[in-house]
Amino acid sequence: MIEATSLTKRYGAKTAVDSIDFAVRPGQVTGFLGPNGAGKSTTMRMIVGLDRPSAGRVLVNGKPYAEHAAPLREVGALLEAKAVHTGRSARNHLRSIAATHGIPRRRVDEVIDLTGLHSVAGKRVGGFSLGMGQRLGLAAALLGDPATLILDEPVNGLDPEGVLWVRGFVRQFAAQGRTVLLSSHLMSEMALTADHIIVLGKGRVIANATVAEIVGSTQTFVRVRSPRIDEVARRLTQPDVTVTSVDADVIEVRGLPADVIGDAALSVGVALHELTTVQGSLEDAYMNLTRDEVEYRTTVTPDAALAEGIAR
Ligand SMILES: Nc1ncnc2c1ncn2[C@@H]1O[C@H](COP(=O)(O)OP(=O)(O)OP(=O)(O)O)[C@@H](O)[C@H]1O
Repeated sequence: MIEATSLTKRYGAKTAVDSIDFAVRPGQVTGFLGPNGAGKSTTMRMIVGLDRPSAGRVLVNGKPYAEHAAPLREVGALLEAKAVHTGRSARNHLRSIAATHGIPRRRVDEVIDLTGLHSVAGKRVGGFSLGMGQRLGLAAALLGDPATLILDEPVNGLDPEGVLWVRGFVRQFAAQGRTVLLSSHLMSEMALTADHIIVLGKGRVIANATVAEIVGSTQTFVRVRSPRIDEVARRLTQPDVTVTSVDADVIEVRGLPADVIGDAALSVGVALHELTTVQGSLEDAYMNLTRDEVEYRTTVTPDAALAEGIAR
């Protein structure tokens, strides 16, 4: 369990984290989302005592991280995506961490097995691929058999097999009643991995809800395709219904269910070639939530940039 109360971090005049309150509960995977610069990494660093709050506090299993007698046994963290550049083997790297934290040697072999590193455990860490480096970081985070796991962008740079593996791993970890806080910019992956989502924007919490609630907040629409789409669109025009033309023969309808649209088309004798109810995705919901929260925004759309390039 992680509990933040009025948690604040200022760097000079910049408020990176602005008096936020949230709880990360055991038994589920909590996703931590937000645009670049929203304050996710700063918050994670404060949770594990790498940064001191300017005000407020954050507790892990009831105490500030630094006050735990054996913090590695409370929280495992993977905060840097970079591989560890060392001439040591993976096994020796993990053994050295274990030795300085009073963790028995046999636990090193357990985490090597858990993270699928056995075939490379004797190899030099400096030569590891990004994916192997991520697994090694996770192995180090698991050394103390912690009840809480904090992972900053754990699937960054991983191949599809690695992404799938991390997803399965954290879901299983949470299913054991443990706590997982995970950040990622990959919305489709987050939708599959997380149960609960906290969204930060410019240092504040802008959403804190289950994935189902967040996705459910996006509007469902119906995609309709017909060779006589204009006649269908005219038939549907009424207050509280929005009809958007997206192609010569396609409209998107908000405010009416698919069966009513199908009946309306039949009533004017028009054949439909497609009638699809489209549920908004986590990505749609996220884009809506963070529209006004992005710190670094590109003002030129890819299409406009491309057109300009062609014109030159
Ligand atoms: N050591 C620091 N000194 C000054 N400003 C900092 C420092 N660390 C972070 N910041 C600023 O605080 C804000 C929050 O940064 P943070 O790295 O926590 O965001 P983030 O949500 O993790 O972003 P990203 O998705 O890019 O990793 C940013 O504006 C950043 O520039």
